[in-house]
Amino acid sequence: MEKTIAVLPGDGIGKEVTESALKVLQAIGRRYNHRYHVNTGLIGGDAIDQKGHPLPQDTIDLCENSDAILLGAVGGLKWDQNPSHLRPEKGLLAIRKHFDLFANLRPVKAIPGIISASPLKEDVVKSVDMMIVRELTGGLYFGEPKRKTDNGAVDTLVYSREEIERIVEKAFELARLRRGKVTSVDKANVLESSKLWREVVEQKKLKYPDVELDHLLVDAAAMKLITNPSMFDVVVTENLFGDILSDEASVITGSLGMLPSASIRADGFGLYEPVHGSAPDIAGKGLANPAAAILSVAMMLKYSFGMETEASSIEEAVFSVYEDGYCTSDMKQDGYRVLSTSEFTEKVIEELERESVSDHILSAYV
Ligand SMILES: NC(=O)c1ccc[n+]([C@@H]2O[C@H](COP(=O)([O-])OP(=O)(O)OC[C@H]3O[C@@H](n4cnc5c(N)ncnc54)[C@H](O)[C@@H]3O)[C@@H](O)[C@H]2O)c1
Ligand SMILES: CC(C)[C@H](C(=O)O)[C@@H](O)C(=O)O
Ligand SMILES: [Mg+2]
Repeated sequence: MEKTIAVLPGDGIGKEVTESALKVLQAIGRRYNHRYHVNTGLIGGDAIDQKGHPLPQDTIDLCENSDAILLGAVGGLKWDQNPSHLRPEKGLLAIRKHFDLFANLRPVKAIPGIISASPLKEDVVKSVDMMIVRELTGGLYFGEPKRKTDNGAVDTLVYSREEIERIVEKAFELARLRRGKVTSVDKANVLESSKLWREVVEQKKLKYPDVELDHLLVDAAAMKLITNPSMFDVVVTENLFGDILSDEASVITGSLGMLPSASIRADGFGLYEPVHGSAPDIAGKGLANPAAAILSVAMMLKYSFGMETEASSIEEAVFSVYEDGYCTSDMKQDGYRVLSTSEFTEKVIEELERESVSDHILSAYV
């Protein structure tokens, strides 16, 4: 199969982890005889510096002409004092909105080979396997009015019924393919938008009698994520709650550097990126954990290209590296050897090549 991918490395460790992700993508291409054509574009701080805009038109064109988008991360101290429209993060919000990428899937799984990296007890985290479904193109991020003056500031939390319906439907559909449970997270004891959210969830539930549903207020959900994370299967929530809860949930794995994500449009077109940011504190030092970016490639193969076997190969290869006793410094544990970003990536590729050799041996016998 041939696919064209728009690659937007962005800023800070975004560049480093994207390089890793692309090496793994090419290794998968070699193993399964696919051709992945990669076209690189600017987004975020670099785009502001070089083109005067966080999401230049030629980057949009590049993405329009691709089968999927792979993104690193944006942001950095250099641009933190810029006016709102010239902030790197604006580029990220704009690309999500432009492509109508309303469904943000953020899987959180305990990593069997390195459970001890979590600061939580092994018994609490060992069977965690949840999918956070975050609404990505509405809510406080985009609502108008939005402005700041010297004496005050306003952000607007607005949702239409339709916007809620489509994300909730996505969550119920995903639950059917998983363990059949949806937890909807809101703040319906205070917010009008959450009252509508809960009403829509209850209405949608009628279409999915086979799916179990519960509701949690976001403050309690934040607590349960740490005390009883294995109670969750699919978690569906609005934009800002999903942003916060997913960083919190990364603690279950041991590091924010472990969480991949997919941001998907109704027709399946998607943007894939790690949940983490540009990490200015470790950028340029070879310390970044590339697992989230590599696993984002796996999500791209699965959700945009239907390449489930290839996606599983990547996931297995990453997990095997931990089982073999290697990790990056964010996951540092007694008994594990700490590798740099590029060394870790090479180990993942070695695993993929090893799996490939055993496939050949196996097929010689079948
Ligand atoms: N999707 C994105 O592009 C995205 C997401 C979050 C934050 N940001 C931006 O990134 C910049 C930094 O934000 P922040 O520091 O709050 O969040 P961050 O996610 O960049 O980093 C938070 C902490 O996690 C660590 N970390 C993150 N990813 C890691 C990885 N792969 N390996 C090892 N450690 C990792 C960092 O070193 C840091 O200590 C800001 O400009 C912010 O707006 C961008
Ligand atoms: C950088 C920022 C705009 C972004 C968000 O809040 O959505 C990030 O935190 C994320 O989780 O992707
Ligand atoms: Mg975030």
